[in-house]
Amino acid sequence: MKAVQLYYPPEWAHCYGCGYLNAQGLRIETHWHPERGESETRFTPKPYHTAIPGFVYGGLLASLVDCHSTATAAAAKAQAEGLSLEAHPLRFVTASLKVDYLKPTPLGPELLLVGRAREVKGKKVVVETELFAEGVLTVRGEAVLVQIGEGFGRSGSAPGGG
Ligand SMILES: CCCCC/C=C\C/C=C\C/C=C\C/C=C\CCCC(=O)SCCNC(=O)CCNC(=O)[C@H](O)C(C)(C)COP(=O)(O)OP(=O)(O)OC[C@H]1O[C@@H](n2cnc3c(N)ncnc32)[C@H](O)[C@@H]1OP(=O)(O)O
Repeated sequence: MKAVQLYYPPEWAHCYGCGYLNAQGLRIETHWHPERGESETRFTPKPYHTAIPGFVYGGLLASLVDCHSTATAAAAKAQAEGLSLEAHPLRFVTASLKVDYLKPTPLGPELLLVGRAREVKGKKVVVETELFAEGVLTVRGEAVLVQIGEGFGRSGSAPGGG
């Protein structure tokens, strides 16, 4: 299954968190499961992604939730509208991001993020994300994502235009 991010056209693929063209970035890959209406991203932090020894830096966790949410929004919107991302590479930016750190997240294991759209309305999608380390829920996120118009970032047009 092709990751949602790999459908982004090159001009939208420089993001530090999820751009496949950012060699220094996290380059997360999000997979959409239409039958469950859920997205999944797996990411293993590096040893230098440290808060205190043994635990993951919260800013990194917020970045993972952020970019996982933008991809979830694109996939959920595509499904809601019956569109294929291949033909319609939707792209969302983050308007609002809330992150609850429920427990310290251990540094070492692979992390699993699971997302679902709570609301798909016009150009706005609200996404909830849960982040698990070894099956334990450690972070919960909620994000409001707004779709950018086609051509955005290509011609310098205004946010939301299109
Ligand atoms: C760096 C991105 C900058 C933003 C866009 C610029 C360029 C885009 C070009 C290419 C993008 C390519 C790749 C993107 C890369 C990375 C993505 C990863 C995630 C990020 O790293 S991204 C960076 C951080 N991000 C920003 O830098 C956003 C700055 N911001 C804005 O550019 C505008 O603010 C925008 C577009 C968000 C909305 O502007 P707008 O005019 O289109 O929106 P509008 O007012 O029509 O609202 C529509 C519905 O969203 C609701 N809504 C709006 N804002 C809300 C808020 N804060 N809280 C709760 N709800 C909110 C309204 O309530 C309404 O909902 P309802 O319909 O229900 O009333």
